[in-house]
Amino acid sequence: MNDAVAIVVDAAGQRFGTRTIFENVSFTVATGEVFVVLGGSGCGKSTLLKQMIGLLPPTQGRISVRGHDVVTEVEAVRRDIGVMFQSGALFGSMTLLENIMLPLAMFTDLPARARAEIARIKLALVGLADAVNLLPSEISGGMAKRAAIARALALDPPILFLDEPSAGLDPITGAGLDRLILDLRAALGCTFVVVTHELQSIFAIADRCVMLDRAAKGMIALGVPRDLQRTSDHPTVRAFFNREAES
Ligand SMILES: Nc1ncnc2c1ncn2[C@@H]1O[C@H](COP(=O)(O)OP(=O)(O)OP(=O)(O)O)[C@@H](O)[C@H]1O
Repeated sequence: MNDAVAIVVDAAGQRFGTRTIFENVSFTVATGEVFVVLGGSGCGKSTLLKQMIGLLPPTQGRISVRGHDVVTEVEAVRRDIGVMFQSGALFGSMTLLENIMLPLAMFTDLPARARAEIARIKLALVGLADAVNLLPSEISGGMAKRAAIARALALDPPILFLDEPSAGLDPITGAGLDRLILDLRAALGCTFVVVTHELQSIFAIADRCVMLDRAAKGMIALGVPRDLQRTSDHPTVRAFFNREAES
């Protein structure tokens, strides 16, 4: 395994029945990188994310995570990743501490006291040290996203996948989450794959990004966001990155 490479997506494609969502999507994600997947509604961002975490076998091509094939070595892949889904739902009847302890109870043999201590550390890492005993109904949307990230971090995965972390949040709260992603990368050295179409967020966090497009049924850009903004010849890419001027 090449330690510098976290994920390889090699000519991945997805069909549902006779309908092609995308094909020939290829990129690598470097270890420690914040890599953003972006594109308009319905272009296949969530589908690609599901492929990368081993939930949906690509109908074409291959994807590997830290050298493990997402189809044939799915258990190894699962051990290396933490995921925050778009819904990010916490269990409503459990405190934040209990929510974060849950994956530790499911996947480790640690005694309850150790599970609680680890859950406390994870909640402190995302800025929720004072909220450990609150229920999900007692916290804000931004806090719920932070708690969902803490839960994804529970088992110390080297790679985190976040599906639209800022969705439904006001811009200031969203910017706080962007800072959290960068702080976590600095503190833990994790690799992040983030699905988002928030332009401010992309410029704030992405080392590189891939842009999918529904009409093209595939990728139309790959690179550093500021470079794509300046140099892309593709009208959809230019239009997307130059929305900034309007906002
Ligand atoms: N299991 C499935 N069976 C059939 N079609 C599906 C399935 N999952 C997704 N699709 C279709 O694939 C396309 C891409 O969906 P996907 O959710 O990946 O898009 P997206 O880029 O994440 O969109 P959004 O930004 O709106 O969340 C959509 O047209 C969707 O209806």
